[in-house]
Amino acid sequence: MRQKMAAGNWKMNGTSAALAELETLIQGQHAATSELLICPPATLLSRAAELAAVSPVAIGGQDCHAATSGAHTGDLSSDMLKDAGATAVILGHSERRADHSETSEDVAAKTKSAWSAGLIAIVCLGETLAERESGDTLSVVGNQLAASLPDGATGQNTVIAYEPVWAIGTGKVPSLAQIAEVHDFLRQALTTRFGTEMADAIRLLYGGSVKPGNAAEIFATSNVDGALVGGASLKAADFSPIIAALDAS
Ligand SMILES: O=C[C@H](O)COP(=O)(O)O
Repeated sequence: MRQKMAAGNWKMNGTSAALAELETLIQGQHAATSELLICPPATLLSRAAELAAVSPVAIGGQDCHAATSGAHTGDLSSDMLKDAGATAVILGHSERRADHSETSEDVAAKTKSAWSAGLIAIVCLGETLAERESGDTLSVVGNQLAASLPDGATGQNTVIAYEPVWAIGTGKVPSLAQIAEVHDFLRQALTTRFGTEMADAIRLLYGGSVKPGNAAEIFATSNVDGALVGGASLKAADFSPIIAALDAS
């Protein structure tokens, strides 16, 4: 049985004042049954981890370098994230793939680094609107999955997040049938590669304009084990009802 997961990606949002939202979130989540994760900007990681210690909320990074250390100005290694209190890291987000030209091969190398540091790798996949409209969604996400995920993935070290690029921050959400089609396809692809037992242990999150008003129906969709939430994770008042919907699903 896969534990549900609600992950919040704050992206490049939040200075010290935003930690008050994390405190509010933590105070309301002592009975949560889902696994909860907040990925703040790196500048807040240590303080967020201190606030969230001995709470149901874990803290994660938004990216890491593939190397352990070295001359990579501005980058962070997986060991540094772990040292700052992270237990997970988002990798291969479409914004990183677009803004930093990250390839799936880069993502695979980062994933190995995350695993070696003992972090859960949340590996993101998703098609653009043009790819959706040309009927290429399944081949695109299938290729991304194959190339971004190294051998050695388990339910303990890996979470997959399906995030259609056109649904991120737009208020547009795929139909439930479209979400189910991709999630069922991903589960099957994992089964073919890793076998039924391992594939059944790896959680599949949906991401892209998840809000309190649509969370319950998304969480009732086939093979959706939770969500990777952007904008609605910035305010405890928005994220808390999403968590409640997940707990109830
Ligand atoms: O990582 C989160 C996703 O990009 C979703 O962002 P969003 O909920 O603001 O659409």
